[in-house]
Amino acid sequence: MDRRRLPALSRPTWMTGAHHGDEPIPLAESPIQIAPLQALPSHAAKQEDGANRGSIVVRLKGTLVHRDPDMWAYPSFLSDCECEHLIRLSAGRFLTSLTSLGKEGAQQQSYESGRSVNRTSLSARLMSGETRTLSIIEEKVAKIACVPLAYVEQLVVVKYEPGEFFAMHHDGDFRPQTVLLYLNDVDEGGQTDFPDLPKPLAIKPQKGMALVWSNINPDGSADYRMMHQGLPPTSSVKYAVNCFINRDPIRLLASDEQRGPFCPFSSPKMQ
Ligand SMILES: O=C(O)CCC(=O)C(=O)O
Ligand SMILES: [Fe+2]
Repeated sequence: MDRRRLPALSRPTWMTGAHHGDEPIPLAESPIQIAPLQALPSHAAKQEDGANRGSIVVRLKGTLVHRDPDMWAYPSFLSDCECEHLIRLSAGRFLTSLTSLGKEGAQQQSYESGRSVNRTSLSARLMSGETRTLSIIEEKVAKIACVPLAYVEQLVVVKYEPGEFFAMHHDGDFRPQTVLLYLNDVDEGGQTDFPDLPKPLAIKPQKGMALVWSNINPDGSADYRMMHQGLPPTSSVKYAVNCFINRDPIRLLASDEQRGPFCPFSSPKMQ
């Protein structure tokens, strides 16, 4: 089987009603299966019986924070341990954030990136499945975006010192969805600001929270109502993680250097 022949994604599947506003999302029917685990995230539980015995069940409570275009917030998506793990993993690996200059149809490993005056933050790109904890987080990201793991780009940790920012931009029509994770509370400033929404929103970073939105219209064109900016934190550092959902099954096309030991997609030559 040619593993690259997963379909290109168009509209996010959750826009068809897979999510429920104030209801916990029922993930028990398709639990995240990574075992054995030494430590479970606080919101995860081991399935004790039934066909999926031993696998991890994660139940996440999402809230609709904006309707049409829909945006969801999951306040306890990451445990404190997971947030701290991601901050530790990214330490010493930050580079000046680049802005994607990708054209229509471009993929993560081929589009050009460039330095930009619109962005003064730092970024650290993680390998897919670099650690077991990261691998669980990536599975959870795929679950809340309702896509197979193959479409989740390498996660990128972004760090803003006080005064640093990422000016107004769109994440790209080649990324049908964005999942943004916040790794710490920020005292003042640092909001993710969506001024062009019908009901403009500025989301205050909250440790462990995930925000999910679609970047495209039903016809696949960019939905410019989703333009946003990372405002500068005033007095403390801000850490967030970009989890972009690519139009293509980007993980199947990735090189060995982009995949860590816990990435479930082995390279063809290792099969
Ligand atoms: O830091 C934020 O709040 C937003 C970051 C962002 O939009 C991005 O990196 O694409
Ligand atoms: Fe963005």
